[in-house]
Amino acid sequence: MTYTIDGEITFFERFEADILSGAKNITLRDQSESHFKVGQRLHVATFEDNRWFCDILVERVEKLAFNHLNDVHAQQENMTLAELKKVIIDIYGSIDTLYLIGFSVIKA
Ligand SMILES: CC(=O)Nc1ccn([C@@H]2O[C@H](CO)[C@@H](O)[C@H]2O)c(=O)n1
Repeated sequence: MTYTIDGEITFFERFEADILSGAKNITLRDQSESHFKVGQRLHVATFEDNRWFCDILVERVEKLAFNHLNDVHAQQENMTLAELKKVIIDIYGSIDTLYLIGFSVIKA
């Protein structure tokens, strides 16, 4: 089965296993990565060395206030809510507006 790749996204390597197992099926990004659209198929590589590890299908794109993060989001990240908030602050600093990108792995 062939398909068109519509773009690219990177993840920190430490999330690779959770993405490949399906334990992590959302990511939360800032405005600079708010352009993804439902139905796009993306090439996924590690941030550290730009190594391809899967293709994903974008299933959800939603604007989400940091203050509205909840346990459902954390579960979809395979973390506790406290862990998730810390990860986001470590990456982005203080941030009000996030973009939730929900996905499924279509090739690995
Ligand atoms: C590599 C890069 O450019 N940027 C990011 C930004 C975010 N994330 C992950 O999204 C969730 C919430 O932010 C958490 O699981 C993060 O670790 C990531 O893996 N890589």
